[in-house]
Amino acid sequence: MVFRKPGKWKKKGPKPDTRKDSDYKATPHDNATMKKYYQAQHIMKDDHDFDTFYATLKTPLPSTFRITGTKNNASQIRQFIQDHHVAKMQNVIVDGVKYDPPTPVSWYPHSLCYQITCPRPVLRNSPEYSHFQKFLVAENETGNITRQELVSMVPPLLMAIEPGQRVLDMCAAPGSKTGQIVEAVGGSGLVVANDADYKRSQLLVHQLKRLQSPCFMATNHDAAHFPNLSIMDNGIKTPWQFDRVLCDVPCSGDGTVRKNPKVWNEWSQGAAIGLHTVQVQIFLRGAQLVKMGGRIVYSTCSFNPVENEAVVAEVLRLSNGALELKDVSDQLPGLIRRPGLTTWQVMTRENQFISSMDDIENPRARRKFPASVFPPASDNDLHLEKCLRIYPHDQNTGGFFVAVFEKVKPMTLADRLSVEGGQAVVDVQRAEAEEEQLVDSVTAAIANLPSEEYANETEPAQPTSKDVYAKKEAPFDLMAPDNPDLSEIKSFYGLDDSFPMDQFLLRSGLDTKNRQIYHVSRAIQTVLKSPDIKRLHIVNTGVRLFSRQGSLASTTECAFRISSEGAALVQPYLQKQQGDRRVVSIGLDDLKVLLAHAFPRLPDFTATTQTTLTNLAPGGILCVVDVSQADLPANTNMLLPVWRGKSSVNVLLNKHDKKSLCQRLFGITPEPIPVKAVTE
Ligand SMILES: C[S@@+](CC[C@H](N)C(=O)[O-])C[C@H]1O[C@@H](n2cnc3c(N)ncnc32)[C@H](O)[C@@H]1O
Repeated sequence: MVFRKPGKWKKKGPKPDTRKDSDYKATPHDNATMKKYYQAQHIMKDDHDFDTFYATLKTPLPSTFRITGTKNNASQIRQFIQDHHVAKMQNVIVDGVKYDPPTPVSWYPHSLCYQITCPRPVLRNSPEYSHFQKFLVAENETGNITRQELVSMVPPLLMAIEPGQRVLDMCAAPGSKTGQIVEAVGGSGLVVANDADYKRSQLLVHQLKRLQSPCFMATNHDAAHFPNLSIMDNGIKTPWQFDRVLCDVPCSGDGTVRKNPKVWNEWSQGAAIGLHTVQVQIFLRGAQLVKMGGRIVYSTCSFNPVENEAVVAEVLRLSNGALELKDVSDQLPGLIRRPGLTTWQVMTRENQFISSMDDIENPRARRKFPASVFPPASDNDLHLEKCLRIYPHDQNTGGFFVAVFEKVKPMTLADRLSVEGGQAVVDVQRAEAEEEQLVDSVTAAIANLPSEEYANETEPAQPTSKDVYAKKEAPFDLMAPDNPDLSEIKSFYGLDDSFPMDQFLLRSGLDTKNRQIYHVSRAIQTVLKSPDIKRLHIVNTGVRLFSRQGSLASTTECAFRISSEGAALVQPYLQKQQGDRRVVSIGLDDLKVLLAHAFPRLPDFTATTQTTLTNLAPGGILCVVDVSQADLPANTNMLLPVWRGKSSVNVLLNKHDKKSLCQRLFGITPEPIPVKAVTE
């Protein structure tokens, strides 16, 4: 296992699920208008099917998690779960009832996803399950597993992402799907995760930190107006486009009712009507930004055709043949999906069914009603049945809608340039004006923006101008490759010549004493070098690799230490030159000293490690820990940054992470650091 810096979600990030079963029961589980609306849509085969569907909505959702990481690592973790947990959970009986162990989800690739159907109180009251819960929390923190709602895993899987691809996630917060995308593109790809809500985009950054990817960038734009950029591709100015785009748009969210019972009280048709226009605009902009031949996936967690098939039909119409709705019935075999609707009923906010705009008598109300929510007169060309509807009662999940598209004809200037080839001298402004015109024309064509009342009902709230790029971030400026800090680091740590000196960011002034240096992938570097970079509102990018502690400058040749989140990225460059001079291999005995002792000194370590450490000048080192003997789910070496001081040797983990690792591996709590030692 490569040790990653455990997240601190308990303190700052998304809160753990603290809902009690009693909270769930307290909410009335019915909504007559919602029931009437969906009965009228004929979304089910017959009355019995509808009754099962509706009854399932009233039951709590099972929890699910997926195993992350590289395939090798992931299969080791899966085996560990099977051997150390599932095998011991075959006979869990609580209050006379037998409960199933966690089971792999049949349709999830390589069985790397598990579903837990046993109810919450059992999780607490069964020793086997509570042991397993602790394991899940620890592995979630290290990034080895991710808790995520099962149906939410479907859109990224249907994007069919290949390693190295460039992907735009248009409405990304809190980032569950972005995590899957980052894993799928691997080290050579690019993932831009955008959200219009600044606070939510911070949440996304926090979530993604666990994955420590230098290929990740978070941005803060209204997705409908995501900016055009040109980037230099082999010396040629080229419009920035993506191989894959995900539009997981804001929606009314009634598909989440099993985990979010508030929906029962809050459901109204106004929410869906109010979101339709923004959904069309975001999807259309996403379609513009995908490359020719690229794939775009549109998804919502709503059952409502107004937010689903009506949006798809409108964008297919506006894209004028450029997009093709794909039949993905051969993907994810085993996942039960039902075809998209080809016709549906439209209901007003006053709960009246209408068949055309003419049925709205009040001219003011008519102006505010989006005409494109009505079903197409004929579906012959659209083939809306190729969309996927995922229903809770088919496989004990939440509800989801997904539609997959390919760009088959040019839609924008960028597309035409890519098709026509030649020396592309792009007039970004012209391209943007043309594209904006189409996105803005959506409001004109619909001729009726959602009323303020409708907009106020939507959940999550539509961003205001204040949300979009509310804060000014420290700059994301690339460092010059001959920056003296980088040269100092390279020479002290003995980094080889492949160390990418031109892929670093310094987000503070050069003369700040405590400087942090961040690493970005080649693809992100290309974006940061774009002549139009000022148009992009970046919230976060780069993995912190080195931190300088000014107070140590007089005690060492190099005051930069390797950060725990960057250890795995630095390691390949440390190994190849100068006899691994800042790398020390240690075993579990030495690791225990590092973690449990308040102030480890050289004589505390094993004889071999003592000798190695004695021969090293003070400064940062990277410890490679052989954890094959530890009771861990994956036995790849663990990497830990360490500071070799004049007389002591300290692991560079914060107090919380050090304690959690020490308890996990050795079942003990680290000694508190004596005040005297801190002063020394
Ligand atoms: C359904 S959630 C996305 C969930 C996310 N894809 C995930 O898997 O974790 C919709 C997101 O869209 C954001 N949003 C709303 N309006 C937006 C807009 N105009 N542009 C971009 N993001 C928007 C919301 O802040 C919210 O985070």
